[in-house]
Amino acid sequence: MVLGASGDLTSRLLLPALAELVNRQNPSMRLLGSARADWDDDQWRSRVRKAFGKAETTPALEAIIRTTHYVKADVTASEDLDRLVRACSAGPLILYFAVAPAVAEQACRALSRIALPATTRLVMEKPFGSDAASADALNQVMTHLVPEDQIYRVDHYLGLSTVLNIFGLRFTNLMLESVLDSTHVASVDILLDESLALENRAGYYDHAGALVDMLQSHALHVLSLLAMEPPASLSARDVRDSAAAVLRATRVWGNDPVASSCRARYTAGVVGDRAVPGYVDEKGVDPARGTETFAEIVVEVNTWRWAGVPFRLRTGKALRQMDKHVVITFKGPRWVPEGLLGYERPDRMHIGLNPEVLRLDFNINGTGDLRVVDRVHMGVNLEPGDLPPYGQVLAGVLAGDPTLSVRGDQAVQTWRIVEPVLRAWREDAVPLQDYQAGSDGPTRLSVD
Ligand SMILES: O=C1O[C@H](COP(=O)(O)O)[C@@H](O)[C@H](O)[C@H]1O
Repeated sequence: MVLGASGDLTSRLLLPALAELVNRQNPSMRLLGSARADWDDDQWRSRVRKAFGKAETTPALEAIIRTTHYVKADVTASEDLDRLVRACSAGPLILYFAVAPAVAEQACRALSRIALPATTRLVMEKPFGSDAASADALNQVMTHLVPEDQIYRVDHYLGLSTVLNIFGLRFTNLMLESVLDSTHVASVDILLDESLALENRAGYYDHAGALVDMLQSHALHVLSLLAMEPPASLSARDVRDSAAAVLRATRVWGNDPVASSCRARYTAGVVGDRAVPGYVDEKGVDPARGTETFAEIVVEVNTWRWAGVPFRLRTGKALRQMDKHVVITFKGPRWVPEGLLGYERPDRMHIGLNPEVLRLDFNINGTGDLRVVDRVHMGVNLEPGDLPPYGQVLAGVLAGDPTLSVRGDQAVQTWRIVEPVLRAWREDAVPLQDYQAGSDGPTRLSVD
């Protein structure tokens, strides 16, 4: 049951991903859509067909289109929700909240006044809450409805094949396992640069800003996988326990949100061959809000493994090029034979999230030269996953496996980590800088 069936998320991401999932795994399911729009079944079916558009037409997809129904409802009203739930057949009911966070929260409160089938699963999009206290309060409301392992707090990064790769990379290679710690690593950068600008999303983005949109959720998720201790197994409990432990140990570098954060906003410029207006001139933006389109924070992970290693999280819109990757920069060698020159550049590992590449930068001798080293790069292009990221996440929801979704305590911790920065920015303790669209953004923060 998609609540918010008439919205952008449903047609742009959810339904196309569902189509891929159905074509690959053919899960047994029935689809229902609900929203306030005054649609009938035919209108909904043609929306579904259009959204399924890119996927190959198969009998399984045709069956879904033929049997899907639309129910007009106000998802914040208990009577309407009761009617919706009754419209569903036996079997686990999955309520997917494809609505604005505030509406999802009201819907959960309304759900607490009706009887839900015991097997109901709730799927909630990011951002989950607006700070640690509201995320905690929402957790309480939701866990009164269903047990925690039937709640899926999702976003598409959780299903990105390149993000999933971090498990294999970290936990199946002795060569890496033994060097991913503060003895060997100088710094870790998680860089989520976007060339896209606002894309008509002011209604959401102007309230969220870059920090909440990308760092509080996606970047901290990537950090939790990079920094977690090896879980005993890939069970939902073990993986999420390890991720939660890392988040609990993470805080703004030096507990100083002013020195450890940077915010900026793009001005008019050219990205590739596109002229981009300044952020404040984009449709629907309220310049008085002072929303940032670029955010950078440095955090520390205070564990045995990582204490003292800066983790830099950065994202920005309308930058020169889209490049989302992790860089692990290693410390210098313990000893270099006297007379060997040019070794000063540190070894680096790039884990591409998008584009999908993995690259090692290291030093070897220049051709036929005993004394001078050269820089070489060893790389591999990674195959994109079979399923689009949302498809991967949906597969977990349909299978009843919450491993790839965020647990309630993790959601609270991610807010706790960014809250000091949000507070410092609200108080204007950190200046809002400008950067030109199409540039590389402001200069990087340096921390001691
Ligand atoms: O969740 C979001 O992610 C996209 C970036 O996704 P990606 O797969 O292209 O890395 C971002 O543009 C958007 O603002 C944000 O809400």
